[in-house]
Amino acid sequence: LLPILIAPDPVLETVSTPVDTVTDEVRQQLDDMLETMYAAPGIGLAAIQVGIPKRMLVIDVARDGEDKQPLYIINPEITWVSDDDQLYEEGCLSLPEHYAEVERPAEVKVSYLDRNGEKQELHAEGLLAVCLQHEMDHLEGILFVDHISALKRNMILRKLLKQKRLATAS
Ligand SMILES: O=C(O)C[C@@H](Cc1ccccc1)[C@H](O)SCc1ccccc1
Ligand SMILES: [Zn+2]
Repeated sequence: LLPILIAPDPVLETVSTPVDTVTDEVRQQLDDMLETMYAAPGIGLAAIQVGIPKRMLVIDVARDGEDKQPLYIINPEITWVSDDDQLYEEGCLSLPEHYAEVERPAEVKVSYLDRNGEKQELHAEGLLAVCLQHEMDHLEGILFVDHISALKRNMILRKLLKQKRLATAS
């Protein structure tokens, strides 16, 4: 399992670098990310959240008990967004126990490389669309709290910083 960085952390603000070649090392990193995500538990994880500044992420929105269908997404690019938006109360493994309503396009089309380095196109809606956009924000160093009021964002980051200081002090 890989340690998940907790905000506030300047590393989480990194703009991640594209993956040149999908090597066995990249595939191993994706597998480690997926295992870490399931254990959290979460339904998505971006590489920067475990300190790897590469434009790649894993997602599995299957609920417990359903058969897992992991997505390995490398160098994703949004190619279309719907006109209508949807509101969703988002969380983040890097901001544990904090949630806020975020408005995003209801549907997106994304082109990306899969774990074999093959070009893929995905049309996402519902929770998958929310998660995909949330993870792709991470690749730009953007957290879901960057979409809410500065007041609420600062309150959340101040609380997390206090908890981090307590954790290291104890
Ligand atoms: O930290 C992350 O990026 C993973 C998030 C992804 C996510 C956030 C908001 C909405 C959808 C996905 C974690 O999975 S947060 C835990 C979670 C689990 C189920 C549904 C929503 C959030
Ligand atoms: Zn997140």
